[in-house]
Parts: sequence; structure tokens; C-alpha cells
Amino acid sequence: MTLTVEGLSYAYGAKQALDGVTFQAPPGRFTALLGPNGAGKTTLFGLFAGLLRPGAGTISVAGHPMGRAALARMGIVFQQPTLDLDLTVTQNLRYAAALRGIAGRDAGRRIDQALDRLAMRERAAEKVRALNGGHRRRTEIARALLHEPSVLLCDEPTVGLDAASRSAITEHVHALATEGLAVLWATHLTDEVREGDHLLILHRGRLLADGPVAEVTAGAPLSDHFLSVTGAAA
Ligand SMILES: Nc1ncnc2c1ncn2[C@@H]1O[C@H](COP(=O)(O)OP(=O)(O)OP(=O)(O)O)[C@@H](O)[C@H]1O
Repeated sequence: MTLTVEGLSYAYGAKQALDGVTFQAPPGRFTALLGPNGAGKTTLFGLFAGLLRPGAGTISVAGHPMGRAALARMGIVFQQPTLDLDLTVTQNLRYAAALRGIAGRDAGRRIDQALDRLAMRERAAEKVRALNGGHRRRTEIARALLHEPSVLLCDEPTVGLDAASRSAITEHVHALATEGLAVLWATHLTDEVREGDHLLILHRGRLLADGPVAEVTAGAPLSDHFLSVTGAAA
């Protein structure tokens, strides 16, 4: 199921944070949303989550406009971690499942499946406090998959992690896209974008690029291209 964004605009008072943004994130594709600080990535995620209302434009999933049906098809991982450190991985996921009305054996099955997808099953009984930052983020991604969404939206989920953890997480999420999920991955780091990804470059609320990485960069290193179009090193 495809995430479709059309003519999306949002302003904080006089500050135009998003200005006529249009793109799609279809199933089976890793869509990297690359933008420097202040580009509008977090504002976009606020709109996806229904926390903000667009000034203009629409968001839809598989043709369902923003609302209950669209939200049920989205799994969102926000920039700030929201796990309970004193609960185990399983307890955090069980609680999240219960909030979505998933309980009993069905919850157990989905939790095992989601943890397997992120290679986190052997950590299931550990308290989140005992996990490193990378495993905590993987737990949050697993949690976002419990209701079996068709679109996974991640807002800079690797911020503050070391290079090995960043690479492990991006590896796992690329695999989720290969399995058929529509993935939208916001980042300001060019090394998280791969040759085969679809690339969106967001700068000052506008999309400057929308295409396969090789096409957008015309063969130049992505970091050079990004620097030349945004003036921001990454
Ligand atoms: N509450 C707010 N009031 C006024 N301006 C805001 C507010 N939140 C964000 N902005 C402005 O809107 C623009 C987009 O911000 P946003 O946080 O969406 O960008 P971002 O790409 O997520 O950046 P970062 O990587 O730093 O999180 C920026 O110019 C920012 O200063």
C-alpha cells in the first residue's frame, strides 16, 4: 500500500516549514528522506501522526485520507525514544499491543514475529535499561510493526547511535522494505542512503529531488551532491 503526499504545506505562524511537498512511498521500496536540520522532516512526521493539521494538501495511505484507516496502516518511529526503561522488551511490546486491542496468543505471536524481524528475540526478557541504544531503537521499530502496518515511517531513528548500531539498524530496515513494506526513512546522514534506494531531498520545506539515488546524483558521490544543493555537509 502506497503512502501518498500531495501538495502538503504547513506553517508555524509566519514560518513556512513545508511548502507544497508531493511524493509517494510505495511498497517494497526504501524511500530515504534526506534533509539538513530544519528542512521540515519532523514537521512532516507530525502531520503523518495527525499531531498537526496541514495548511494545504493531503496525506493518504492506499487511498485512505488521514484518519483512523490511514493511521492503522502506518507504523511510526519518532525521533525521541518512548520505551519504559524499567519494563522488559516483551513487556513494552505487550503493553503497546494491548493499547491497539491485540491481546493473548495473538499478541505473543506478533511480538515474537516483530522481534525476529529485527533480530531482537534473544533480548526479549531483558529490561530496556540494560540494552544499548541500537537495541532500544530496534525494539521501537519492532513495536511499530505489531499492528502489521504496510507503511513504516522512521524519523531520524539513528540519532546519537554509534556507526555500527546505525549500520545494523539501516540494514534491518532495508530488509523490511525488501520484504514488501513501504519504508520512509528521514535522515540528515548521507551514509544511511544506499545506491538502490529512492531519494527525496528536502530543504527549507521544499523537495529538491525525487528519484533513484543514481539518477538524482548523476553518478556523483551523494555527500557532494547533497552539499552542493543544500549547502549542508552530511
Ligand atoms: N514550534 C515551532 N515554531 C516555529 N517554528 C518551528 C517550530 N517547529 C519547527 N519550526 C521551524 O520549522 C522548520 C522545520 O523544522 P523541523 O523541525 O520540521 O525540521 P527538521 O528537518 O526535522 O530538523 P531537525 O533535523 O533539526 O529535527 C525549521 O525552520 C524550524 O525552525
